[in-house]
Formats: sequence, structure tokens, C-alpha cells
Amino acid sequence: MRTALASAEWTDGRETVGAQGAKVKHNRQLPDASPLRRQLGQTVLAALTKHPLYHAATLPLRTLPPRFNRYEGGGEYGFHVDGAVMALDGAGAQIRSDVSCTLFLSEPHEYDGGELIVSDTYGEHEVKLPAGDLIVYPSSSLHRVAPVTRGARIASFFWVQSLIRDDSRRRLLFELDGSIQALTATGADTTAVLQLTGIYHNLLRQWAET
Ligand SMILES: O=C(O)CCC(=O)C(=O)O
Ligand SMILES: [Fe+2]
Repeated sequence: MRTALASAEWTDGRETVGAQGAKVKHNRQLPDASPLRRQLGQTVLAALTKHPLYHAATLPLRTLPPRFNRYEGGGEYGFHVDGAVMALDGAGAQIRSDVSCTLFLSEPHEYDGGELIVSDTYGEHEVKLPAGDLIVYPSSSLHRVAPVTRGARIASFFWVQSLIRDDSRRRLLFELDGSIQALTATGADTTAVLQLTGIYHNLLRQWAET
């Protein structure tokens, strides 16, 4: 993916953003209609289907085809909130953004700056991960990408409509899932684990929107 993206043609990132974001967005992206975007996006989605932790955290219902962006020469994306409802295709289908995803494709030593900074009720969290690592964060959060002052930061980014709209419910289910996995791995009482698994699925059944 890095090799293909190194010789790609990039376009102004403001092409896919509303008026609020356009004022603070200074990066470039693969054009939405680019075959490379489609091809690499499918590679990203295929990798996600094989990742239990990603599924546990996002509980995906619909996923926007991944896009690819590039920041360099002081490029940044100032504080913004992602649009709540986005076009899924050209046929009028829409997706509600519940979870935002950034897949880092550049190694941290290849550029200065470029931290993804997510602001929540506990303050600001800075994220800068090795190539191949992905961060998921609530689309309801304010976030920004710090200016890239050396090198280039290339990433894939996309949005997920979750079965669970509410961030706090999604978090509870994620933590419950993690506890069940840990209990199973350490050989806990199977009847108790089965009961907890039932509680997980019955909460999911009560809260899931499809
Ligand atoms: O480049 C990133 O990590 C995030 C991009 C972003 O926030 C957006 O496109 O809305
Ligand atoms: Fe964003």
C-alpha cells in the first residue's frame, strides 16, 4: 500500500468536507473516484474482517469505503467534528458516523508532528502509531491533526455506523466482551462465563439498531 501511495496522484482534501471543516482542513486525499482508493480500501476492509478486537470495539453495521490522506509541508486539520450523516454511495444511501477510524500508514520516525489529538471529557489524547496500527474514536468527539513539519504522514480514514449508536453503551459492551474473553482464556467456571455471555448478547439485543 505504501508503494502504491508513494506514486499516487493526490487532490485537495477539502473536496470531501462541509463548510466548517473546509476552513481548517489542509491536507490532500486520493480522489473519491480513484481506482486506487477503491482497491486499497478493499484491502483495509478485508483486514478488518479478520480482527476480533476491531469488531468488539466498533460493532460495525455499515462502513464507509476507506479514504486515504496525506499531510506534509505544515499540513494539518484543525479542531472539527465529523459530519453526523454521510453519503454512502451515489445512489442516495447514507451512513450515520458513530465511530471514526484512522489507520496509520507512515512510521512515526518518517515525519514530525501529525499527532491525532482527540478531545473528550478527560482532556486531550495524542495518538501517533506505527504503520499498520489503527485507532478508533467516537465520531462525536472534537479532534484535530497537528501540523506535519517534516516528512509526510499518510493514513487511511473512514467511518463506521455501529449497531450501538451510544458511545457509553458501546464502551460497556466492549468492556464486558473483554472480561468474558479474559475469563475464558484463564479457564474460569464455564457456567458463569455462559451466563455472562448471555447477558452480553441480551444487552446487545436490547440496544442494537439495524
Ligand atoms: O487524518 C486523520 O487521522 C483524521 C482525519 C479526520 O479527522 C477527518 O478526515 O475527518
Ligand atoms: Fe475528522
